[in-house]
Amino acid sequence: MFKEIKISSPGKIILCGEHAVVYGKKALACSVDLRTTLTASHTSNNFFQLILINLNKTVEIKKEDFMSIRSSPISSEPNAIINHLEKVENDKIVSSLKFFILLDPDLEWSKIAGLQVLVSSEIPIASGLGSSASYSTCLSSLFFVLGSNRVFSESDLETINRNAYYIEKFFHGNPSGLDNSVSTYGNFVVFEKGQIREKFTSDQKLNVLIINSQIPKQTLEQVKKVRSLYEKHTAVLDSLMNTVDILVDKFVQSLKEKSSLDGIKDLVTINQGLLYALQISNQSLNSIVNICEKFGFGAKITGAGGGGCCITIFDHANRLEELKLCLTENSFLPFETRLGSKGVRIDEIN
Ligand SMILES: Nc1ncnc2c1ncn2[C@@H]1O[C@H](COP(=O)(O)OP(=O)(O)OP(=O)(O)O)[C@@H](O)[C@H]1O
Ligand SMILES: C[C@@](O)(CCO)CC(=O)[O-]
Repeated sequence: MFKEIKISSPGKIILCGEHAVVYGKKALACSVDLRTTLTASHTSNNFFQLILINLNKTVEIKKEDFMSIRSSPISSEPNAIINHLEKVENDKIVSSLKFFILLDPDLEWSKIAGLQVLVSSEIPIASGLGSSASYSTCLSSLFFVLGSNRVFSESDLETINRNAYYIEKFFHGNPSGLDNSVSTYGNFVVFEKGQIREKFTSDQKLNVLIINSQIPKQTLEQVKKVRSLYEKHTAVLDSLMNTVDILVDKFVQSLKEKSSLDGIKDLVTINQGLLYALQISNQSLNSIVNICEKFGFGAKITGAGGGGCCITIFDHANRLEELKLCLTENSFLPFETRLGSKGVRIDEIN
């Protein structure tokens, strides 16, 4: 058993395929170089203490309460645990802990006096960059280590990803599973019909500027809005979604073949046109795209739209500082990061 363990996992952006993925088409997402870090250390105070720095929140469960949660007569089938906790527990963070307590009846809590778990993240929360998935993946990894009493390897990632997905259900109801998959495996992930279709890395050194509109994102609302448009104009939207599916293929091909950035920029601009047609843009997001275009960058919404972030991909810094300044002057928050960082990993153990 470790004295202290440090686990980290990345956030994500969707490069292409948001919304269309809800209709069974492909989506391409990628990890970004922003991570959540979880540090767990054994203590002797008989408490399980979870300190969430970004939320300014601490959750404490006494060891004896831990034991009594475990002895409640609930099946250890994950969906049964989720249904039970959704009825009896309002706090999603507490649910995320209780889920693991109930999931693994063999976990030897009696051997653990106390545990302090500190979570801090570079990923802005609720901006569509997968902060909840990254938290869920770190927590799932910690409980994997506690349950198996060993470090995890590549072949354990499937279990870690599956359990992270269950935690995501507390935060998102019925998520696609894309975010936790990117957080677990890192790099580029193509997702289709609820499953990972392909994972790959790219040698192309691409940078991305994420531009936060600072308008809270409204995933559920935007998904509903697209659904009602779809019901009114099904044939048109079917055709649009099929085009997005082809764009994802082109994107994947460009990344694998290290095509020129010009080609990728075209794909980004076409994708944004289609997202605009889905009516998920708004004045602020349009304004971000226009500012980027003014400085020669192609930009698109990433995620659900209606708020949240846009992205622009680049391989050179020409006019980047001017662009950042202009975005900031217009009350947007730009930050640079790299595409395709590693998935969940143990950074330190002793
Ligand atoms: N660093 C963190 N520490 C603890 N909890 C977190 C952290 N980040 C996210 N969460 C949990 O996830 C919730 C935010 O989830 P939300 O879906 O709104 O944002 P997101 O995951 O950034 O967005 P998206 O899933 O669209 O990418 C928070 O309210 C909190 O409960
Ligand atoms: C809009 C959407 O496609 C992406 C939200 O980040 C919704 C989803 O996939 O669940």
